[in-house]
Amino acid sequence: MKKAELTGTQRTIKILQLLLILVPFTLPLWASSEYYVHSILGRIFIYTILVVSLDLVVGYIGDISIGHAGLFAVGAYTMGILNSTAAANAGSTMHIFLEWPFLPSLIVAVIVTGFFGFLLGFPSLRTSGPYLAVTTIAYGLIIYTFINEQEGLTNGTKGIQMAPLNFFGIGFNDNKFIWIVYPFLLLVMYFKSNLSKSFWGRAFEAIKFSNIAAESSGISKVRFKLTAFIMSACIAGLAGALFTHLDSYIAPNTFSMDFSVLALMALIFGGVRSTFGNIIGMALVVILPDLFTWFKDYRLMVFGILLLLTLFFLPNGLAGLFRKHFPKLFEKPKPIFTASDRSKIEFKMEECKDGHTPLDLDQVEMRFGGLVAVNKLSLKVLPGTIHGLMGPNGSGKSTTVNVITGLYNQTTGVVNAFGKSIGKLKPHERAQMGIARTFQNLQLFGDLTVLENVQVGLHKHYKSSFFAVLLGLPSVGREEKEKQIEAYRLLEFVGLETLANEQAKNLAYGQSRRLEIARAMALKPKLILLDEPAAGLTTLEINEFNQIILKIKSAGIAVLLIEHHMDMMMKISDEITVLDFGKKIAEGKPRDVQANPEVVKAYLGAEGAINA
Ligand SMILES: Nc1ncnc2c1ncn2[C@@H]1O[C@H](COP(=O)(O)OP(=O)(O)OP(=O)(O)O)[C@@H](O)[C@H]1O
Repeated sequence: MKKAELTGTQRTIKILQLLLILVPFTLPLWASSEYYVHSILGRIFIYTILVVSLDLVVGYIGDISIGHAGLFAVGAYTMGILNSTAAANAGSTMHIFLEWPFLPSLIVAVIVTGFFGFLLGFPSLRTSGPYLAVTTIAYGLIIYTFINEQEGLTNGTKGIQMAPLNFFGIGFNDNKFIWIVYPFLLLVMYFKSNLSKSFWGRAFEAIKFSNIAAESSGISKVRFKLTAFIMSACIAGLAGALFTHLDSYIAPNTFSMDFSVLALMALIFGGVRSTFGNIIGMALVVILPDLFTWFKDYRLMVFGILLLLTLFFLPNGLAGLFRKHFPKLFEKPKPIFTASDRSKIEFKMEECKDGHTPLDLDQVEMRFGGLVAVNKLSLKVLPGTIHGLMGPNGSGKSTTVNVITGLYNQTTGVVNAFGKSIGKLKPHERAQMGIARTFQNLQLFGDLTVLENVQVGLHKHYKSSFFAVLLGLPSVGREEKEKQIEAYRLLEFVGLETLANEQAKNLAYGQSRRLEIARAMALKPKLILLDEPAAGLTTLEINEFNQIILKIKSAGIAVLLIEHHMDMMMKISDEITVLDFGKKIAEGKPRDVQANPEVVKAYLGAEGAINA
């Protein structure tokens, strides 16, 4: 697969970007102002690392954290306790001075903060929105109070004085501090960029858009959310640890809630999920009070006003504004697939050949309080067949799908898939064993492209390790290209290949429905549950859908099809089960079911009849 050739302008932009990246390395050699280089630029770099860490949680996972000042403090104080010296803190109330060297202290500070991030991640599994935001505030306050009160460990309000930073006899407390901080900022940005372009980044975004759809694509919400929080905390801890040597002094008042709010404002002001936004947002937050000294006392108020204006007029922050006016600067290369690329990779389905029944429900009951939504339902779906599930509105069809996929746990009865009872498995585990689904109410990942949506479905087939992804190893790039082609082949399967690079939110309704099928097929399922895939489609589109579903069947996959369109059901189903008030009232071949008086009664009243 080849990438789009860079135009002359794009090449010039790349060279300028590279030069710009290199400039800060030269500053300690020629810049004379210690205030602007060491103090201001050093601060911007360190705080930007913190904003990058916040972006992982807010921009990618979609959770709000107002507790990151707490994580920053954990990094700073771990560094302070491990790295500071008794001599630098003569007369303080601190008891413990380990006097470790800089680098081991930094590594331990990162690890310790990662552990705190793990603890902060737990509430995010249960709550979201304002409740989670309040939880993170409480978390920040607990840490703030702890460092304030634990005088023996932290020297309380008087703070910790750091010994000068020296390597091989060279001091780094002047402009040379940039040589310590800047490489870490670049490293963190490199990691974040690699992660965001990979299946990990897509998994984060999938969780943000729809937990349910992400889990149904085999993505574990618990694993990915906790990883995002741990990683975010490690980066915040790194920023905190570096911060201790910026002014060679730390005290609790730096880590108050104001600081969390400022970091969040910088992130939103600059624009989430944008390296440029992270830098520019934090740079303005640091520089503005300095340019306008009168502004210092009012900074939270002014930033508050700026934030409101940003939310109203620039929902994607300054980065969004720049992206709109200078698209060439931000353009990502779009994958282009040549015929020869496509011919190299085939998308192979995994047939259900082990002799087990793909789906076997045994006396399954699902109650919601007093309401029996599914009543003692037994049903089998065989390999390479289409099993229709019909019933009037509210008869329990979607609930059945939700029970099979693990979104609901059945009250009684047994759900077997491929010869195993799966009642205790989580939704993503069921997806990983080959049960795919589509949704009655579309659950696409709107900001991702059509191709990326299908790549989310391919998630479980990625083999690269987390660290290989972070480091951007060549094998990761090769795997990504392979998967892009597999996703493209699936788009060909549903007739959406020409829209591969379009954002999913821009698709027409019928196209979105097809994309859901392509994403579900990307799991290489042995059983696929289609919940009203033809709802809202035209007759022509329904006929095209029939062909797609028949092709899925001919690949040996078991299909459970829920539909209200009788024509479609009668034409393509091998077997049909009819529900009414959660209870099975008929089962058999389409013609027999159609003529069944109970079915006729359930649908149209005793006098009616169902027209095929
Ligand atoms: N999470 C829930 N909590 C309480 N009741 C629920 C829940 N989910 C479904 N129900 C109820 O269970 C019954 C069956 O709903 P379900 O959505 O499964 O029906 P359906 O056959 O899929 O209907 P439709 O064709 O309109 O989609 C309905 O009475 C519904 O209100």
